[in-house]
Amino acid sequence: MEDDSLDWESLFGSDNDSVDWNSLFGSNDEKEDDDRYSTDIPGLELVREALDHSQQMKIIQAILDTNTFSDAGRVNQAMCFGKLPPHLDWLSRHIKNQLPHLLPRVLMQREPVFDQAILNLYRKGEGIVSHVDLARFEDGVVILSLMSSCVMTMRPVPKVSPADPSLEVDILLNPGDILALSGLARYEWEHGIKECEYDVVRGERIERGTRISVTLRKLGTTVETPTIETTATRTSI
Ligand SMILES: O=C(O)CCC(=O)C(=O)O
Ligand SMILES: [Fe+2]
Repeated sequence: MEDDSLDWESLFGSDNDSVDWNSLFGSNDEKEDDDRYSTDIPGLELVREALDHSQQMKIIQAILDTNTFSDAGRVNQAMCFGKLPPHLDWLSRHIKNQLPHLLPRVLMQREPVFDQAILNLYRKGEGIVSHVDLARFEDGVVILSLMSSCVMTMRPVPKVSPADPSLEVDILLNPGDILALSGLARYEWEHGIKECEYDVVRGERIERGTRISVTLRKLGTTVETPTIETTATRTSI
């Protein structure tokens, strides 16, 4: 397995943080193994704290440094096509190297595994309409959550209207978690985030804050010229 620690240092500098992330957010070791949000949805994989605090903070810093959500805070979605910027390229390779079973082998062996990224910025209370990602993207959608928790609601693509809410499955996404959707979870289930200021999970109220997510995908066609597009009116794609 390729070691990506050297790349990390050359990208982001050495790892002697002055901030004590453990005292701020609790240590990874203290977290109990939590399978409360495991689901029976085929093709859905959730890796809790796939990135540690330091890695999360450095990705967030790179997103800020590259002015991804510029325009006085109006931009809430940015899309990269083609060669990914260094911090997202690092994330893509990190997933391939450290989480090789996150997606079916045939998808993980693609080269590159991902060539498209969406960054979404959610202010407190915002969400994204329930959707299936567009067919122009191949199978294998991977979502990294940063900064705030939120509940993502999965529901089977409705065969009749209106959709049956009793079939919905709520998944708590915490900062650093990585969610992967492939196969049925990608094509036969919708995913969305309801608009609300807090989520209730097992009777516990979990306040939402500003959240950033990074979604990595692979386009079905080759991208010759890398582009970045931003918008202030998030679409679900
Ligand atoms: O923000 C998220 O966690 C999901 C984003 C998403 O589904 C999309 O951009 O297609
Ligand atoms: Fe999506």
